[in-house]
Amino acid sequence: MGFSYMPGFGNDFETETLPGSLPQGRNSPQRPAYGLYAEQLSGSPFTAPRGTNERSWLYRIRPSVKHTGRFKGASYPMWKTGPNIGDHELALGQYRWNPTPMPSEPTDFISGMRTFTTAGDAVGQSGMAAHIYVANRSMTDDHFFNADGELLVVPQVGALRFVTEMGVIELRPGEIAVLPRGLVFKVELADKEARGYVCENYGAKFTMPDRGPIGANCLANPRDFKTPCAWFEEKETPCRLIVKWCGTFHVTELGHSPLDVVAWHGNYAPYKYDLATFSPVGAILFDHPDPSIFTVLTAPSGEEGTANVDFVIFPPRWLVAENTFRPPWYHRNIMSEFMGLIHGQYDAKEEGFVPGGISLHNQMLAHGPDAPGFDKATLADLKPVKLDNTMAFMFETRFPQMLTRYAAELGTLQENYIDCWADLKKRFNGTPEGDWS
Ligand SMILES: O=C(O)Cc1cc(O)ccc1O
Ligand SMILES: [Fe+2]
Repeated sequence: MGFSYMPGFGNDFETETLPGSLPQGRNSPQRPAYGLYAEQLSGSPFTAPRGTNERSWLYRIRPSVKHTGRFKGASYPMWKTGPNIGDHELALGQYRWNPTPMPSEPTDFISGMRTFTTAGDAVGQSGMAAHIYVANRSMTDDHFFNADGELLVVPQVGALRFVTEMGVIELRPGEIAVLPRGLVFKVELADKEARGYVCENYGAKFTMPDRGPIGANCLANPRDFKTPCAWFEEKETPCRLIVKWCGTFHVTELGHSPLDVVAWHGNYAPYKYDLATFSPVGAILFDHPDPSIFTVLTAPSGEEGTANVDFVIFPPRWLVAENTFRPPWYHRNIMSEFMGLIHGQYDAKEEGFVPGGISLHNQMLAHGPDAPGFDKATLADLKPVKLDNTMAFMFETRFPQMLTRYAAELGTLQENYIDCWADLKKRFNGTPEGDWS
């Protein structure tokens, strides 16, 4: 079954599954149609300025407060939250991991969440965590919401179905989804197993970056963001709701499905985006621009130009720059860079950085192309070249990223990663020509 979506970023959407189920001209009628309960879901303080004020009105079979059980503690020990004191190793070093193995035991999207880094402080509502999820089971009667932040999901293996209280998002590798803080959902697998990356953003919501002199088009275009139309189920059997709250997990029981929103309107909603619709803009004569030109979404920190976290992609594109070292330059960055590869090869590291893998170049730690990449780029015939069949991405945050003990001790950690720079030769020989042999 195909699900429907509404185009646009941050629009004031409205959607109903039954004719007349969405009140018109008011939010809270005395007796909503179909005997529904009206409920507001606030994503910003009531008084936030108009540009960042986000809320939706949900018309549902039962209000969310009706759960039969009290909250009890639940345990998801692999999902960590910043500041992850006492668990992390010093995150000093350039790190790279091979793909996280698929689990053999039954694992759903929530129990399959493995935290690699945390940055900042969830309670202070700044910073982020970077996770890998691995899963081989759909959630059926379990549902989840995260009070600690929104979740940006980047599938790498396997299609997923996010059945949320505001509608259904089908997601495959090459697309991303954003699930707002507090949204109730469950995840079904469309394939046997699934793996991907998650950025848990503790701070202000992701938004589209300003384009500045680029103008009104290109990069991500608002119409390519898709928000699901309302969808509900009337399931009167026991269900559970799992909650992540200040880094702790809780569970309560319900006698019915919480996915019972018959109609909704508002601008606080989940969405998906197909990375293939990103129109890259780059250097068309010389030099390698900063990767900020490939920002799909940015979560501001309150300090202008300094993101809590940027979501940046490295999509297929033409390289045309003349007399230019075309791959990324060597650099040291105040922001910290968590990178993943969805498919293909990344031009700065053709070997070793594999789909499903991770690299971590933390605040101020030097990195750049490996020795073979440097040699290839310095000797290349600089005709126009299409970088094709590739999709890497970066979660780039203003905060240092602390490794979890899990990530530090994982067997997939490449012990020899820094050796990829060992063969960078001294080219300086006192002559203006240098030694490029
Ligand atoms: O380190 C990386 O590979 C990511 C990156 C890419 C780029 O083109 C410029 C800077 C940068 O950090
Ligand atoms: Fe970098």
